[in-house]
Amino acid sequence: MSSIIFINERGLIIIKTTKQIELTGRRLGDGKRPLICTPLVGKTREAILYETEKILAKQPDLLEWRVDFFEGIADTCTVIDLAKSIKHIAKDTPLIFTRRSFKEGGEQISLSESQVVRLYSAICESGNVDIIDYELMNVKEDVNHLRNISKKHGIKMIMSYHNFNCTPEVDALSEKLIEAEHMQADIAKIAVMPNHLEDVLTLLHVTLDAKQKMKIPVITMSMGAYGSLTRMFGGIFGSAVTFAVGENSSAPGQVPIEDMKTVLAILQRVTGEE
Ligand SMILES: O=C1C[C@@](O)(C(=O)O)C[C@@H](O)[C@@H]1O
Repeated sequence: MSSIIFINERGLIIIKTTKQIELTGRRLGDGKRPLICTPLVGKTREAILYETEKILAKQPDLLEWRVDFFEGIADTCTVIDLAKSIKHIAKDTPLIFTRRSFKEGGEQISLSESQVVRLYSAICESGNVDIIDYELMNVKEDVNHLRNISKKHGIKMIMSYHNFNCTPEVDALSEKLIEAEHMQADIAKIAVMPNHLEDVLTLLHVTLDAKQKMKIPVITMSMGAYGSLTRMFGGIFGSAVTFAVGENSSAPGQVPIEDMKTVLAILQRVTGEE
């Protein structure tokens, strides 16, 4: 699918985001604005279910369970059971399952990487999540294994890259997205830290380029204070999802979902996308 570019009645150039995220049998959103994803970062079952209830009242498009924050992560049955409870509360709001690795800005956990892969496999088999997110930098056999197992169970896969220190050059960032596509990701994601305003432009440039050249949807963002610009405006450049705070933040620069909705509504109005 390619982008459609046209000029609306007010003379504004509209570049439609045509690459929407698709779950099995369901396309998410209308492609006119990025989906809003809110993270769940509670440490206990009670905290996570409370967070889920509170956040759902604010109507996000997606939920991300950051399981690396969960103190019960080492017990696969407990994780599967909790995913089932979250899904029960979330109903039609799709659930992303993410163990963010410590190396890429996540919490320190007690599991070895092979145990993490087994946990992801079990959660795919359970069918209690809609999408998994696994880092591209992991051992290729593990990435491929999870790609195969997720596909087998009708679960979509995000392959991601995070850099909490800096923003690599345009080519290096583009390569990450292309690598994800080559490895058969359903969605490619990058999250990087800007050290200058120019880094924000780098991220947006890479995003627009990917929107025009790649076949799969991409999710991109800069983090921190400057990066929050990309969280609000990244959809115009081609990011399919923006992460916002429902109850608690999972990364620097995330803005509250209420503010995000206001900004996206204004953007839709001024770009003629209503
Ligand atoms: O990868 C991402 C993006 C993110 O790091 C952010 O910057 O919003 C937040 C994480 O929870 C998520 O897994």
